[in-house]
Amino acid sequence: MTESEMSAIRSRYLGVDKKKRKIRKMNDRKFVFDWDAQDDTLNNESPAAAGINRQGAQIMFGRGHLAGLDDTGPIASRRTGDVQLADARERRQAAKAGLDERHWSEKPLEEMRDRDWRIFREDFSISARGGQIPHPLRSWTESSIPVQILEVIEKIGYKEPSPIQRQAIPIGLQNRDIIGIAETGSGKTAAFVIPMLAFISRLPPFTDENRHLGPYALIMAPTRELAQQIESETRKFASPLGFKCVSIVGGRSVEEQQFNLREGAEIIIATPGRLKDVIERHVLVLSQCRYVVMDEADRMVNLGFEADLLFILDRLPSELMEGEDNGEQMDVDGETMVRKGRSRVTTLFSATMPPPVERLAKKYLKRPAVITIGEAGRAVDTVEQKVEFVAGDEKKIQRILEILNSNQYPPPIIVFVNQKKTADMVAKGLQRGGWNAAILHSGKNQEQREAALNSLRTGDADILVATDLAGRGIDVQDVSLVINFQMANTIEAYVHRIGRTGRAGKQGTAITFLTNEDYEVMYDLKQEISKSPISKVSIELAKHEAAQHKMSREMKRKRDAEDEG
Ligand SMILES: Nc1ncnc2c1ncn2[C@@H]1O[C@H](COP(=O)(O)OP(=O)(O)OP(=O)(O)O)[C@@H](O)[C@H]1O
Repeated sequence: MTESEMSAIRSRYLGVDKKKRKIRKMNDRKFVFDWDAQDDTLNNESPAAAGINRQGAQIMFGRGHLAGLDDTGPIASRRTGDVQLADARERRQAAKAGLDERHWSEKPLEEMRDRDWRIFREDFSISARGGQIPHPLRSWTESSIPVQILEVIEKIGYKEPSPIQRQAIPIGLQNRDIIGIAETGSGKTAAFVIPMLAFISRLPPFTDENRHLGPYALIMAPTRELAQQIESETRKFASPLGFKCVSIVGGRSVEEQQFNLREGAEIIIATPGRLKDVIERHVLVLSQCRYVVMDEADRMVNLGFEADLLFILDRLPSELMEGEDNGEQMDVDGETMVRKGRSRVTTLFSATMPPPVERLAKKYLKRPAVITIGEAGRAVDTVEQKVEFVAGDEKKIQRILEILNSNQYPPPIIVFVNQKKTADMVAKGLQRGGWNAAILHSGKNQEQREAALNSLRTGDADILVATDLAGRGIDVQDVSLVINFQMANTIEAYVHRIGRTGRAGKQGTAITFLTNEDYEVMYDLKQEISKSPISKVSIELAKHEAAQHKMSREMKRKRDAEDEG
C-alpha cells in the first residue's frame, strides 16, 4: 500500500475534519500520527480476528435479547472496522510486551483467565453476584448439561446459548436458587427449563405409585398467553425426554384440566389464580414438587397474584431433599457457611425488583445467585451522562484538572483515551497538575498493568488513564467518575466505558469531551443519553448537525470523499 493511501486511511481513522486535513497536507512532513510506524496495524495480521469475534458476539445476541443481523447497526459501520484496526493494533503491542491479548473466542477453555471471563461477561452484558458464581457458558458443549439434553438442544437448532442462558444454566445445574433480571424475548424459558430437566432426570420415573403426588416441577407465569408460550417452549425440550407438561390456566374448564392431569405430569405450567383454585379443589397436590420457577414475578405481583403465590409456595414440601443436608462448608463472600439442606430449588425471573418481589425472594429463595442481563442492569439507569465540547488536548487536560480540583468526584476516577500515545500525554499533564495518574495500555507489560491497577486500589494513584482494550475487564471498585478524554469509536465501546462507574447499586457520572471529529457517533450518543432517566442531552449535542440522524454508510462515504477532496 502506498504512503498516500496509508495517509488517507490514517486520516480517515483519525476522523480529522476537512480544514485540518488541508493544513496537514501542507505540512505533511511535520505531522506525527498518534501511533509509531512499527505499530502500524496495516501489515499482515488480519484485524478481523481481533475485533470481529467480540462484534460477532453482539451480532448473535444483542443486549439481553435475540437480535437479528442488523446491517445498519454498528457491526456494519466502517467505524467498527476502525475499532478492529485499533484493537488489532493494541493486541500487537500487547503481544510485543509479552501479554496474551487474544480475545476469549480465540482461546481454549483451559486458557481462559479471570480477566477473559470479565471481558466475556461484558461482551454479553452479563453481570452476576451472590458468591461462588460459576463461569458462564461459552458454548453448549462446554457445559455440564447432560448429553441427552444436549442432543435435544441440537435437534431444536439452538446454535448458541443466549446471554441469560449462558449464566443461568451453569448456576441452575448446581441446583442453586436464582434471581434473573432479563428482558422478555431473551430466552429465559430454556435458561430455567434446561437445569430443571437435568434435576427431574435424576428423580424416580413417574409410575402409578407416585404420579398422584403431583408434579416434580412447577412454572408460574402472570398470564395465560405467557404460560402457553412457556408450555410450548418447554415441550420442545421435555417431550423428547419423555416428560409430560400440562398447563393450568384460566379460560379453560377445570374439568378439561382435570382430564389432562389424570395421568399426572412431571411439569406444570400455571397462572397463580387458576392453580390456587385447582389446589383448593384437591384436583392437584404439590407433595413432590421440588423445582419452582416464577417467571415475570413483577408482573404477577402487579396483577394482584401476590397472595396466590404465597398460598401456593406455602403448599410446597418443606422437608429437606434427600442427600441435600450434607453440611458442606463453603465460603460465600468471605463468610464460612454450611450448605444447609433445602426442600427445593427456586428460580425467580423479573424485569424489575419492586418491594413485594424482593419480599418474595427473601422469604422463599436461599442464597440466590443474582443475574442481570443487558438493559436491565445497564449503566443507563445508574450513570449520569454529561457531554462537553472541548477542542484541543491542552484545553481538555485543563478541564480535567478543573473537574478534579472541584473535589466533586472522589477517586478512583478513570480517564479513557483512544490511543496509547494520548494516554501517556494525558497522564503527564495530570501529573503536572499535581495528580497521580496510573496508565493502562497495551504497551505496558503484565507487571506494569498489575502495578497500575494496584496503585488505584491502594489509593497511591487517584486516576487511571486507559485505552479501550486495556480497560476491558478491569476490576476496580467504586469508580465515581469516568471521563472520555476522546469519545469512543462506537457507542458499544462508550457504554462499556461508562459502565465502569455506577455499579453495585451506586450512582456514577460520565463526562465525555466531544469535538466535531466525533460526527460519526454523535447521533448514537444523543440516543444513548436520551434513554437515561438521570441524564439530560446538552443543548449543544442536541442541536449539533451530526446528531440529527444516524449516519448511513453512504453518508459516511460521501463525507469522507468530500474530506478527501
Ligand atoms: N439459544 C437460543 N437460540 C436461538 N433461539 C432461542 C434461544 N433461546 C430461545 N430462543 C428463541 O427465542 C424466543 C424467545 O425465547 P423465550 O420465550 O424463552 O424468551 P423469554 O420471553 O425470555 O422467555 P419467557 O417467555 O419465559 O419470558 C423463542 O422463540 C425461543 O425459541
